[in-house]
Amino acid sequence: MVSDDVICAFATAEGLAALAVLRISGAGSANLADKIFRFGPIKSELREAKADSALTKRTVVGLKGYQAAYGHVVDPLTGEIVDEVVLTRFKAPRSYTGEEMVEISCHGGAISKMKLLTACLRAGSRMATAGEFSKRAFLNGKFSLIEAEGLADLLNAEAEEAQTLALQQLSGELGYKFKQVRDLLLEFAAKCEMGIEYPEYPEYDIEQVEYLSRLKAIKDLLSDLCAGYDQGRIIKEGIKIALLGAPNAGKSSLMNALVHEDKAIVTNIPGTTRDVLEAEVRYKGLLCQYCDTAGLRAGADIVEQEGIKRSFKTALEADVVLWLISVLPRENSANLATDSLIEHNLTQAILPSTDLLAQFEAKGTQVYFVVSKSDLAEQAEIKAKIEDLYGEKYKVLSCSVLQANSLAFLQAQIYAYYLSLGKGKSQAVRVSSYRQYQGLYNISCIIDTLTADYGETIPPLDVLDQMLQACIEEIELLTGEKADEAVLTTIFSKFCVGK
Ligand SMILES: Nc1nc2c(c(=O)[nH]1)N(C=O)[C@@H](CNc1ccc(C(=O)N[C@@H](CCC(=O)O)C(=O)O)cc1)CN2
Ligand SMILES: Nc1nc2c(ncn2[C@@H]2O[C@H](COP(=O)(O)OP(=O)(O)OP(=O)(O)O)[C@@H](O)[C@H]2O)c(=O)[nH]1
Ligand SMILES: [Mg+2]
Repeated sequence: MVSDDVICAFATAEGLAALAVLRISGAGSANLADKIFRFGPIKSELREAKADSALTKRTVVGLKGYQAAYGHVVDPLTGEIVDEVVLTRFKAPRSYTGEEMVEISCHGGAISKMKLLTACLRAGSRMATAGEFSKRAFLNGKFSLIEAEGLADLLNAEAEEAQTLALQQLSGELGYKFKQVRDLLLEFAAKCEMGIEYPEYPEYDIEQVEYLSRLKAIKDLLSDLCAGYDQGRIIKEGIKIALLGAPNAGKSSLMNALVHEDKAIVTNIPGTTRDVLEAEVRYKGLLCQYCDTAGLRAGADIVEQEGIKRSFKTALEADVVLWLISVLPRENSANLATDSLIEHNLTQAILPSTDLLAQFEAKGTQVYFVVSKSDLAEQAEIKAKIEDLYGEKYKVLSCSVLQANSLAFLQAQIYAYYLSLGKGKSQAVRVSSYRQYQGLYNISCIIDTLTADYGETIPPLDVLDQMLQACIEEIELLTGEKADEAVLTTIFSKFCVGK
């Protein structure tokens, strides 16, 4: 709901700073400011005598848009001088929110800030809720929902890449692509409706070639936008990497080593880890979220079985799976010769089933086989065997927690994978939220249903029109042209108070 009351909040952060900026927005902001703002320096007895009439006549309402003034804030209830400030006037619709606005920058101390806010509230304003300024800006058509999401990301960005992506989104590049999709749909729908309206005029018929090329143009744009989703999401949220493998394969040790933290318990007893443990590290700005999981094996007790269930669940939610394989330490199988030790391990090794690998592939999860503990002599041979088994299709890496360069190599592989996600795709524009992705996906599904039902032949025009209208509705929900209150609330609540 747009409420037209006057709202206020500090746009600057908590804590001590040189200055703090209070924002006031809504019709009547300037009148409200006039209740608390006195132009010019504090009048001394002497100067009061020869009252500066030019100063006393000035009002905030009388200021031009973007004009600033020096003065003091006086509490309307107590008459106390609150602070020495600079005030800026914005005239509707030329302001951030599109409403009449006033900004007051005061000294950054906690008491100054508190007193200024109090004065403002006493003059009749109310505190803004989180994101309320931006929500008003959106409702006044200052930016689309796509840009609003970009703005939220901009404020929350912790990595440089994330900030760059958000700024692009804010500048409207992504919004423009969405608009292109909408325009193509609208044009198509208009054409289709002409055909329905004037069936007797052959010039309004849609020909098959045109039908197919219009459909293709829309689908191409959609897939182009969706293709960038993974990288966009990863830049924002980080890349999720699951460590899987048999008990004792070295998963917990590897995670600890990669995140430089003694996070997970490591012992030589198989079945040490039972819960999924997460730890993060930044590599070249990319947030890597490692998930250590319970070792996979049959015949485990109930607790371990539950842990194993979670291992699979985690793997299926990950972007990258590191599947660890290692030869058991010699002390556990001291009676076996090296050759048979490897054979033994290979038959015992817990390897992903074909079905599981297919699921990873369908989800676009990148799987790496990692022969762990490569400092131990036996591992080179098992690496060769794993390469025989999987090397055609999957990368087989090796690592040892005792060898820093092998860990760096592993981390670099993950980073290279992340970079490869954006290759060959329109670099500038990327869908970055699940909401956007899902909306575009819904549109693709609607179009796919149509081609599934009618193949390459033109469907009855009313069916086509219905389908196009459904797509248009989806895209307008995305851009916010059809604002959905629940969606607005979720998006703007990600903002802080004062934004
Ligand atoms: N003091 C101050 N600095 C700030 C902001 C602010 O609100 N206040 N911003 C807050 O995010 C950012 C800048 N964003 C802004 C966006 C639009 C308008 C604005 O007045 N728009 C008018 C006029 C545009 C024009 O001249 O072309 C408009 O849209 O009509 C101002 C700031 C960062 N710096
Ligand atoms: N030599 C050597 N030993 C390692 C290496 N990584 C792990 N280990 C040892 O292997 C044993 C098992 O390591 P963990 O990290 O607990 O193995 P895990 O895969 O987490 O095992 P579970 O939690 O039981 O599934 C420990 O004794 C580690 O010290 C390595 O790179 N080199
Ligand atoms: Mg473990």
